[in-house]
Amino acid sequence: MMRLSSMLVRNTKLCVNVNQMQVAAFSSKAPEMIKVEKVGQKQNVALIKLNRPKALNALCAQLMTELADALHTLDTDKSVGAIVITGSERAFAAGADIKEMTNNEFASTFSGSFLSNWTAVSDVKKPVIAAVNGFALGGGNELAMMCDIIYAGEKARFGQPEINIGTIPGAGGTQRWARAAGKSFAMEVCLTGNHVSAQEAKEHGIVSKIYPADQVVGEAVKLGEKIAEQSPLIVQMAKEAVNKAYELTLQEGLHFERRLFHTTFATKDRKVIY
Ligand SMILES: C=C(C)C(=O)SCCNC(=O)CCNC(=O)[C@H](O)C(C)(C)COP(=O)(O)OP(=O)(O)OC[C@H]1O[C@@H](n2cnc3c(N)ncnc32)[C@H](O)[C@@H]1OP(=O)(O)O
Repeated sequence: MMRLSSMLVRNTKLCVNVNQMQVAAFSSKAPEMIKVEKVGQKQNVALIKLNRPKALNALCAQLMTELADALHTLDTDKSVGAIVITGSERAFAAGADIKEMTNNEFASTFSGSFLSNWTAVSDVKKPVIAAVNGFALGGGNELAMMCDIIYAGEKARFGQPEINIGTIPGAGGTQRWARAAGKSFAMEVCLTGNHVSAQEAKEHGIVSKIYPADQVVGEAVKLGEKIAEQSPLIVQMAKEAVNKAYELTLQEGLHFERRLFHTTFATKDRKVIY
């Protein structure tokens, strides 16, 4: 099936109508809805700031295309050891762009595989840390959960409010909540649309640490710096091994881990002596 991203025409700012679905096509060279910079003492952490403040960083096609392009570029940039994604203090992201979805119909959504291009975020091989302040709702919450680690500000609000607009999570919400927080809490989140506080999200394993709002990004960058000090090859293996815990049976996962562990002995990185 043709992916949404492959339908995008690069280096143009035209909006085109494909199978009744509004698809925006934008330049990958000059992002307008995200800001990307290299930060940290060694400039080895990439900081991506979602930057669509008037719409609370709603994840429209342009923003997601720019984000996917940036992640792809950073994933192959050897000077970058970790990536931090953040929003503003008011909103990490308030979800997929509801206005853009207004005229979507079943046929175009289904045949165009709406939202399938969002997997670009979880395809990144380097560690990705979400630094979440404010609203992380719907697709915004799903975007955070696609990242490897979530640091949250004290007033962060997570949730899947899709039920309030007559739909369900479409970018992993039902699956990732259930795997992280268990069936009961996942059901509550997805069936009510209730917001979840940072503290609750931490209790349920979604968030690893909570900081005052103005410290979250700095702490996430420090974490990125610490990871970036490690061997990139071994970090990639460790990330892949942990992610397999979501895909495989315990026996398969243990076998996969053991084999990757054996593989580390074939690397120069393993020969570091302390
Ligand atoms: C993957 C899927 C299917 C999805 O993600 S579906 C979308 C799931 N997300 C949601 O349902 C959240 C929708 N947003 C809200 O509930 C409220 O905006 C919040 C987040 C609670 C914030 O409320 P408030 O602080 O009162 O701010 P509010 O005035 O509503 O929003 C500010 C602006 O952002 C816009 N906005 C907020 N969320 C948006 C979204 N998901 N899509 C498009 N625009 C959005 C909103 O329309 C408003 O724009 P304008 O001033 O032009 O009217």
